[in-house]
Amino acid sequence: MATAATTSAAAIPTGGGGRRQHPHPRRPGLRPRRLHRLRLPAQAAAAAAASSPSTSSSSSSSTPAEGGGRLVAELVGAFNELTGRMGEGLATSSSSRLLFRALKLALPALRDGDGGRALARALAIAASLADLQMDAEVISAGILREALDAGAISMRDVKSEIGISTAHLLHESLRLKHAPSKLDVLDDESASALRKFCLSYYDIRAVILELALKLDMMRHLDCLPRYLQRIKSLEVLKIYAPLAHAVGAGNLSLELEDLSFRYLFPHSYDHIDQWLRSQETENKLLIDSYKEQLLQALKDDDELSQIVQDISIQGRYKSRFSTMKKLVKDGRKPEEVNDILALRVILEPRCDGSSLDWGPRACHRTHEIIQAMWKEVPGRTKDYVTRPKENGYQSLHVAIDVSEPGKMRPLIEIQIRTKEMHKFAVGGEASHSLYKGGLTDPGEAKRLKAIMLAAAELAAMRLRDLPASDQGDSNCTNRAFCQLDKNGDGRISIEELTEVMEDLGAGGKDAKELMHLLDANSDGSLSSDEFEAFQRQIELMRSLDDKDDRYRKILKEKLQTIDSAGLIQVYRKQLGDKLLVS
Ligand SMILES: Nc1nc2c(ncn2[C@@H]2O[C@H](COP(=O)(O)OP(=O)(O)OP(=O)(O)O)[C@@H](O)[C@H]2O)c(=O)[nH]1
Ligand SMILES: Nc1ncnc2c1ncn2[C@@H]1O[C@H](COP(=O)(O)OP(=O)(O)OP(=O)(O)O)[C@@H](O)[C@H]1O
Ligand SMILES: [Ca+2]
Ligand SMILES: [Ca+2]
Repeated sequence: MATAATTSAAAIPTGGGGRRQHPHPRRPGLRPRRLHRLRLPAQAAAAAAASSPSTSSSSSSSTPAEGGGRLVAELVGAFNELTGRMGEGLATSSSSRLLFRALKLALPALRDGDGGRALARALAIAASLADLQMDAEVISAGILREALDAGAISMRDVKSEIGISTAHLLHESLRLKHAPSKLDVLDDESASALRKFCLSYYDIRAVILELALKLDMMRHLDCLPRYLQRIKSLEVLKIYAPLAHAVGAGNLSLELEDLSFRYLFPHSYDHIDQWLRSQETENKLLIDSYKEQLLQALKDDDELSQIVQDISIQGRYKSRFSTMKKLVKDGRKPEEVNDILALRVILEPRCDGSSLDWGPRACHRTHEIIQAMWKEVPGRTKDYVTRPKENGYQSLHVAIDVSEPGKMRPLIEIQIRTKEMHKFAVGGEASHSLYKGGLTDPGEAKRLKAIMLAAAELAAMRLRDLPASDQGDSNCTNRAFCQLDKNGDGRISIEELTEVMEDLGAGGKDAKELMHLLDANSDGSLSSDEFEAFQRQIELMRSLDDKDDRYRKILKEKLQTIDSAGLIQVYRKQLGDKLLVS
């Protein structure tokens, strides 16, 4: 029995975490207005966005205001990003409080770790978990795990400051960390046994936390020695990527597979990578364009509109690892991998119950519309709607040829199915995790799903907003503001600001300076408008950073392409020759 299902109501965190509450009346009186005030929040936010180790928090070159502003801006920026990524239902006010506390504990503990990279990594892990729609307990454990590993915080801190549920998840994930070392040889059989063991004996949410940690590790594998890169990659490929598949984290699994493929078989990876990359931009545009055209045509069709109430289309470009597996499976040539470009139409029949075969009719009508629009490839159509596969899988598959005279293109695979059929293909006995994720027993997949749902429900119960909540922020429109406005009077007082800055390791003087910078009307406290102006600056600085990151990646790729085309070598050689001559 997985521990997730046994997590009891006794584990419900009591909230507050022993935080101090200051009684603080609003400060009367106006202070003299200063020049430059409106420019200064940008300085604080800019300092906050600067994540390089050299500009790290308490660097002696930064003014107290920059240092203090940086701390709060870092906290608010990270908090906004995480709550923004969480699903609407998940970002309750109890969740917000939990995340805010976790960030306040992690930020000072991690800021200087690993040359300044530790904090960025903890936040990236938390972001992956938020993207996977994990709840605030799992995300807070993701934020704190790095600090715990580094010894910057203790389990006791987590229990008292954050809550018992987050501590339990961290405890489980630490146990899981050592699971692969139980195996002497990582062959298929023992890897499969270990995966089953993980899914049966550990909290399933801790397994997902571990997967996010593995993804982060794989994204930074370059800094490890070669032999460790290989060991880690093998572990990920055999254990964690299939585990990710089994728990339904498909995209995470694809990225884990591709990264381990790259380190385990660098030459094969390069080969496939170059081939897929050379057509990637063009092909992705092609998928988008065909997706749009098809959606429009389906929506415009009167016959289809009468039987379906909703149509959606997903597009996908095949991953490196999945392509490689297809090539080696039966020795086919790259041009014979027929699902590099793929679309999936999901139809929701109208539910007036008058005709049970509306689902199949909708699929077949969609097929006819596709046949009228594009060239169907003979012999590649499979109608698993009329004749389901033995495992119950239903879907209608066609391939279309979109080549033009003088321009060869890969085929596009189109899968057509109803919402019901899709649910079965994703989570039922024909599930993708059974099809690809290394689980072989349908009962096991069902049990796994039930455990995950039970764990999610328990967490949702712990994190739900109580109607009679005395915290006063359940109707909060600006979540970050409400975390700082502890007494809920609609203003952030100097005492409230001081408290959060002290938690972050800055002093009262920094809080005064920051208040001075942000308090535009000089009434001694921050209104939500004043705070929002600060948040806008933070967002602006963060987006500049993101852009810089994107440009750097593009430039690096371009330079690499030039390099592999030999241009740089030619240039170097010519330069070298010239230098020799002179
Ligand atoms: N979830 C799920 N998906 C399936 C199953 N069978 C097929 N699919 C999906 O359908 C796609 C195409 O399957 P088929 O039409 O049977 O074609 P195939 O012979 O496997 O095609 P190629 O490998 O491209 O030659 C697969 O790549 C999967 O995406 C199944 O049992 N479960
Ligand atoms: N035609 C399609 N349209 C949209 N998504 C698809 C399509 N086919 C597969 N996918 C999805 O793409 C993801 C990656 O699948 P992947 O390409 O690795 O395998 P596959 O195509 O399902 O199987 P195989 O490699 O055996 O053909 C999965 O989530 C899968 O459901
Ligand atoms: Ca207040
Ligand atoms: Ca003010």
